[in-house]
Amino acid sequence: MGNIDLDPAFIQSTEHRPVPKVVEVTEIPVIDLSGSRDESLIISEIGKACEEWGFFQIVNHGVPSELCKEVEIEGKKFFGLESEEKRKVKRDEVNAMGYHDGEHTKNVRDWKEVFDYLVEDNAQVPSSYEPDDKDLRTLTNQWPQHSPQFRKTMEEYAREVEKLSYKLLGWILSSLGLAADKFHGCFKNQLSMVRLNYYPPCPFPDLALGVGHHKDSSALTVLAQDEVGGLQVKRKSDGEWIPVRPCPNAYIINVGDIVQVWSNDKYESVEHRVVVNTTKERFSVPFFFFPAHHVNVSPAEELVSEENPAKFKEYNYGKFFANRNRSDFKKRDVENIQIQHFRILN
Ligand SMILES: O=C(O)CCC(=O)C(=O)O
Ligand SMILES: [Fe+2]
Repeated sequence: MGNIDLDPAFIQSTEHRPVPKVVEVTEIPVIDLSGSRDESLIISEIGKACEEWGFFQIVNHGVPSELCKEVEIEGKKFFGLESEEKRKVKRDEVNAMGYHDGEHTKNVRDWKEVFDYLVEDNAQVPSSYEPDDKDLRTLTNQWPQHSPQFRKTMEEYAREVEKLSYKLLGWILSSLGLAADKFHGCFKNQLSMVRLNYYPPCPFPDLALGVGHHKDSSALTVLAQDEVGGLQVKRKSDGEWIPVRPCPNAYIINVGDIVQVWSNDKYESVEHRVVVNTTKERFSVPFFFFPAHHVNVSPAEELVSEENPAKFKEYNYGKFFANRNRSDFKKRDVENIQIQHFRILN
């Protein structure tokens, strides 16, 4: 990376390039989760934010800030290793976890390196996306050997952020009038994972993106970002790209595809992307709250009626996950990995 010529794999099509534009910037809502606040107020603020933005920030969330700092330090140390060292834990056909520097979003290469690990190691996934294939395979974490602290920190972090995710999901479901623990069981043997994202400075910030525009396939995502900035969210009211300003010790939460389906479209999984810059490296850590492979996702029956029929057909999350990680085509079939594929058209 960083050559004078940009590898065409990174070049966004004209319509997706970030253009500097003056828009009236509104901020995504910031919600204070302090235990002293009335829970029903928190629930109604979350509901409003999910409906209006699909995105919000949270403060006083209970994850220790020293632990978050430690994740950043250990993460940056890892990405600073020689390429050869990082490649020892490289993701491949067999192992979908670990280090990767060729991530693509919508067939365009992202200007970043990643390290992925599962919250529940050795999670089972379907071996293929073919509906009739019942075989399962095991996904196993790969840990770099340069420092024992790396694994310890990352595992501790995963447990904390998982706890927070259950709470957030409960509040989101309560805001829809559903039981807070309605989908709790879906996350036993979950496929949830933490991703460390490292975005090096980029000499071509007007042609390439750190992550191209996309929606998350999770139930929800809990994202930590450093002070550099670069995340942009597509504002629902007018489709403008709005920067999410870094806020110290806050998390950015977004509704993922699964909550969109469970809510029968009341809450939308909103598009977002990451722009890069010429001088600063950026570090971010999303936690994707993914259910277990056997979970079938469909709109909550309480939210479906004659006047408001189901907007989605049921889909199996494991097959969806396997399809996302298909290794039998270099360029991913974008259409296949969208929940739109399961939308009921009438
Ligand atoms: O780095 C970020 O701010 C967001 C990354 C992201 O959207 C993703 O990994 O899905
Ligand atoms: Fe994302």
